[in-house]
Amino acid sequence: MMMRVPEAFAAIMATVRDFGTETVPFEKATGRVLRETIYADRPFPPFDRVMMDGISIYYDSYIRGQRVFGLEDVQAAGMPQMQLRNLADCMEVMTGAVLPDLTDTVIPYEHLDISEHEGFRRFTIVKEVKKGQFIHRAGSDAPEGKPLLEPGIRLGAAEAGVLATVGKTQVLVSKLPRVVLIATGNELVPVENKPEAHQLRISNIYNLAAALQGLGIQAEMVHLPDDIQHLTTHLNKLIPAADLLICTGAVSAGKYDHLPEVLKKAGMQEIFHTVQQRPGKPLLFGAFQNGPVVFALPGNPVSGFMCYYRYVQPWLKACLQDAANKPEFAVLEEDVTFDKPLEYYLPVKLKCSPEGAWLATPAVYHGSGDLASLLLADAFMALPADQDVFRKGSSFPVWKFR
Ligand SMILES: Nc1nc2c(c(=O)[nH]1)N[C@H]1C(S)=C(S)[C@@H](COP(=O)(O)OP(=O)(O)OC[C@H]3O[C@@H](n4cnc5c(N)ncnc54)[C@H](O)[C@@H]3O)O[C@H]1N2
Ligand code: MOO
Ligand SMILES: [Mg+2]
Repeated sequence: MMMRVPEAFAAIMATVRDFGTETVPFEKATGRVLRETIYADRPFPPFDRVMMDGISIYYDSYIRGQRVFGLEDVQAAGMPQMQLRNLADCMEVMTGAVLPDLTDTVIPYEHLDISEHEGFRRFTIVKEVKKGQFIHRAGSDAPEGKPLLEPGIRLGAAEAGVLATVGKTQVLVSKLPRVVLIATGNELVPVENKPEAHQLRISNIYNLAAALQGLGIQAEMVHLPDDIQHLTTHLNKLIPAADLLICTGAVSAGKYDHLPEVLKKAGMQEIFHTVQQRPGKPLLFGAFQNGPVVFALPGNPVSGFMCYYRYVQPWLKACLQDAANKPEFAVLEEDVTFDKPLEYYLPVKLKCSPEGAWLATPAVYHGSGDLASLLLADAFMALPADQDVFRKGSSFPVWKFR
């Protein structure tokens, strides 16, 4: 059944499922989707923290006119809090130290003249001082118990530091699905082979495997010939061991495009076959009862790649409960005409304008067989089916692949 893009997408999203959760060591959690709330276990920072190397004083002494301070002791980072005994003295303090008790103002070395008097160091203030300066107050960034990370966040570098600082050594994340990538085609040879004149190296499943790695997924990769018997035998083995099957090729009108028939015979319920779009029109989508969901992507390399970013990745992100799962928008930089009643996925190069908007220039592109054109593009821009002329300056959704 031929579908329009919005209905095809809705039908895909209706099959979203939860693969569950698992607990992993936080160092291994980068790139995974968080499934619990992470709270501040202590105030951020946990104590009044000295922000500059220098001295700390009791401000009232300064306001009464005192400018020269004798040294009482040194408070370094890692030392329990000390106390100033004589309010007319100062403590030498280091960045990261606890602010000594009975001091309330920090003066960096750069604002001091340092001299020696009878074997004792003395500090003379040479710059105006404000009460409370250079103190990072306890709890000023976050109070104890504040939720810092919410479920649905994909854990990155910034999150790794926060997990470490709150002592969250084990984190609950979305479990990853078992994904099998299947390349079909008698013309395909392994990448390490030298192809004959009529052959080519398998490429589609490698760009898809790399894209899946961006979600933390390591897919199993298989190459099958265009032969009903082989396809049937292998698929029957792969289906029970997968949550998601992504096939490429053999879904169009060719004599050797056996995949739709083989998948249906194996028990897949077809949800749709063909979408009103270019590229990617022959896309087949289905599901096995109590078994994997199947995206059978068209074989032309740009078609499969585009369908991955337009359909497969949003489906996977929704399954993983990734909160960041919406296309962005960009402004078209040139007039584009496309007069077929199909949604057109235009490969575009993106750049950011000085005003901070994404600008999209159509990439040089020779059609959906032009694998190398992807090197010149950053995203697919979706130009709707019910329009023929797309004007420079108009904004459309973009599915980014960089
Ligand atoms: N009579 C019609 N012919 C075609 C139609 C149509 O509607 N009517 N649709 C065209 C469109 S659109 C596409 S896209 C392709 C889709 O074809 P298939 O999904 O059946 O894919 P194949 O026939 O197996 O291969 C197409 C093309 O892609 C190359 N390919 C396939 N897999 C790989 C791979 N893993 N790595 C590299 N290259 C791959 C393959 O060699 C072919 O050149 O059909 C049109 N035809
Ligand atoms: O999906 Mo096909 O790529 O329109 O060429
Ligand atoms: Mg074909």
